[in-house]
Amino acid sequence: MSGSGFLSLHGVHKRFPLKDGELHVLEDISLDIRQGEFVSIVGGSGCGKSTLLRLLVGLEEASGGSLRLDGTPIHGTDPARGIVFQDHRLYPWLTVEDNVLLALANSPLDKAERLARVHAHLELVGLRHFAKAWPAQLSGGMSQRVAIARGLVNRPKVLLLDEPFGALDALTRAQLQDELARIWLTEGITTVLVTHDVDEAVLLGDRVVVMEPRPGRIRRIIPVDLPHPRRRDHPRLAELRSDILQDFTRRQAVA
Ligand SMILES: Nc1ncnc2c1ncn2[C@@H]1O[C@H](COP(=O)(O)OP(=O)(O)OP(=O)(O)O)[C@@H](O)[C@H]1O
Repeated sequence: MSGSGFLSLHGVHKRFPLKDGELHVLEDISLDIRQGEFVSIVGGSGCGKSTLLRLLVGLEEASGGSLRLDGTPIHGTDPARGIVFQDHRLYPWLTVEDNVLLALANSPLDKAERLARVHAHLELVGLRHFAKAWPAQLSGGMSQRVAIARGLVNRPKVLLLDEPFGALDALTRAQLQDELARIWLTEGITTVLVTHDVDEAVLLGDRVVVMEPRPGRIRRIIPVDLPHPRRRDHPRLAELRSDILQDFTRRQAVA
């Protein structure tokens, strides 16, 4: 496959060893994510969403199957895959600028180019004037913006987001969702978002992957057939949301 940012998962399994056997967390996950696509992953607690993302980041190795980026097997972390977690993980003893700069530690760019890159990405997330601020001076939403800048500063082919707005209040969360949609449209980067929030999943995703637990599998993949940027109050989003939530409710009733 040519191109840049094409993710391909084929027959992926993940088991964790236990004292008396093993925990089968992911079973037979196959999914192609095209270059520039935005895919949301939702599912109940424990169905393996974060594990799947950790496999894509390269923080865990699959027990079976293959994960590839542009045809190259994924093993270990790589600047081609940027990650943003729920907790911003900023170093409190470094300024905003230095926190983002740290992500370029292995970059071939010289110092001036690195700084220019950092400032461009702080601008992208609306924090141009906060380069010299300390993390303690930032709100939760601002800290997550820095984390997004840090996730993008290496110009990765893929951006992986694990509940990035999960700890934010509803208003900040909505603002950051709009920001993420804008950044994704500007950068055209392949994006995978793990979220508990079905509204967020349908608002942002080109497709929503619905997972089910024990072991974690793909239950359904739902295309969101609306152009971007989207209106939050679009009736089609409400329909899709209700369809996905009914699916969860039905499953819980039979579990
Ligand atoms: N390193 C590990 N060792 C053993 N078990 C693990 C490990 N990491 C995850 N698990 C188990 O794998 C299962 C799936 O966890 P995971 O965090 O991927 O689910 P999730 O769908 O992201 O859940 P949540 O929505 O609650 O964050 C859970 O039962 C978890 O306890």
